Amino acid sequence: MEPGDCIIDGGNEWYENTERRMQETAVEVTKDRNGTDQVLLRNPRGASARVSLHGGQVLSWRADRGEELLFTSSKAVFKPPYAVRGGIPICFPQFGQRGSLEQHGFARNRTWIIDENPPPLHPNDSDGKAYIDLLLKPSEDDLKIWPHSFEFRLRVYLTTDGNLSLISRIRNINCKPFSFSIAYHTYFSISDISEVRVEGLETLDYLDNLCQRERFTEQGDALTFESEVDRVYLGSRDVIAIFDHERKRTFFIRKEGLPDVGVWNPWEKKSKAIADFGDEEYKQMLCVNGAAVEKPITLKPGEEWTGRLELSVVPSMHQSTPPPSKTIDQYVVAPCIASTLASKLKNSFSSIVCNNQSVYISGKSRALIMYFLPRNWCEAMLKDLDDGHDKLTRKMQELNEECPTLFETIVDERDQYMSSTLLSVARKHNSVVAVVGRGHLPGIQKYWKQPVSINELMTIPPQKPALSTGKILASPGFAIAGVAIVWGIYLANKI
Ligand SMILES: O=P(O)(O)OC[C@H]1O[C@H](O)[C@H](O)[C@@H](O)[C@@H]1O
Repeated sequence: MEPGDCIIDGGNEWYENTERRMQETAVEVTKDRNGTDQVLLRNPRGASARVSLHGGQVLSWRADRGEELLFTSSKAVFKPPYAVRGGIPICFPQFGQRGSLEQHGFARNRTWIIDENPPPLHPNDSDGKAYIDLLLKPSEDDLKIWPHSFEFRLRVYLTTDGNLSLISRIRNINCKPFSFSIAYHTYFSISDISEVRVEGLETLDYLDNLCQRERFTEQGDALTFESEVDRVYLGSRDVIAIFDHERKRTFFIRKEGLPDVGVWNPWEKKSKAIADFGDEEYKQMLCVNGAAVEKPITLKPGEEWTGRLELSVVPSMHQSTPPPSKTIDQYVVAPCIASTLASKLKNSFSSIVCNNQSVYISGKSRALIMYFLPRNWCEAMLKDLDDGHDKLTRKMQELNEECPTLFETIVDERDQYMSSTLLSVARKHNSVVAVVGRGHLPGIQKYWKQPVSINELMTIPPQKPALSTGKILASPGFAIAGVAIVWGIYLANKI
């Protein structure tokens, strides 16, 4: 093969392997250098997260391409009892110094245990196998400084999309009420603090820790950074975005039960005063913390509170707000976002990355099809098809007429599968950007309005003797179907 050639592998085998690999490697418990247990979560696409039982602190979150998304200081001290400078320390039952306890409460400095038998959560809170349930209960010493019996259950969960989700359940197992504050003190890794803006906090009131928690109102613009910031924004909406212009990626923070948002960057002078933080590292981090701070949460005896935080990352799009949801009329395709979109939509698509291109194949095939398209040949055919969608549609119709079984297998069934899975993704998320081969658009649009029997679709029927794999490979329609799929790559390259 030559650089630029494509391999496309469409078949049921891919799904079975994915499932098996996911079960085998999703959760692994290891020890760090100090002998502290840590849990590695992996999803089949290569995303991972690492959680230490010290503090229940997430120390790493990597997207499928392996890039680290959380900041950890080069001067971080990985030695209990102190929390590591980076990742996601959990501030509980106090935030900052708003109370009699040590700064940010004790939870981040305690050893958590793995909760082998947690009370069930909603099925949406674990769509794959890559999750771990942790538990913190107060020790005798904790009860002396904070006399409230509680169970703090934390599920850390890496979704099949590679998003990092933290679900906290705090239960009062005492006989009198108590109140607490909580914050997921998330250190995001950024290119440069001067290249970043935060959206979703405009016009909100905030308490400024740099001015004795005086209350101010944020102006209409997105937040940018030119000096030290230490604030708690009050009553924010449930989605906040951090745009990193230089690295061309955007973090989305989705939260439930966490009305406030802490924003912290120590800037130059304060950085020098923090022992476990590099002098210049303030440039590469920004803390944006889903939190409940201003109005502490009160639990009566036996009551439980649940808070959720979900972090996702996408390559930056030009618009600041995600496109409107639950529609397939709009498609956004850009080369830089192709592979990450594959990971965002991986429930709906299998993706194979070849020569830095992502190819999306979905649904079942009646036969395993693997073929190679030499670059010149591919380019010539694409050129031939380049004069418009109509010609592609005509070719697809020809394929349908000449080889209906092949058309059904590699076009129609995939259209049904993509339409149905995209629809289910669209029901769960505010916005969905789908990248699909152009040849699949009419079919997806057709099935969008029709019920698709997904179980039937996923059952492998007996192979039809009329069209063997050999015949498929020899068929004139084969090349056309190949081009229809490669067309998706071509479009992604062109735009
Ligand atoms: O150094 P730490 O205890 O981890 O706290 C780090 C920072 O956390 C929060 O963002 C507080 O608002 C800041 O005032 C504090 O400096």
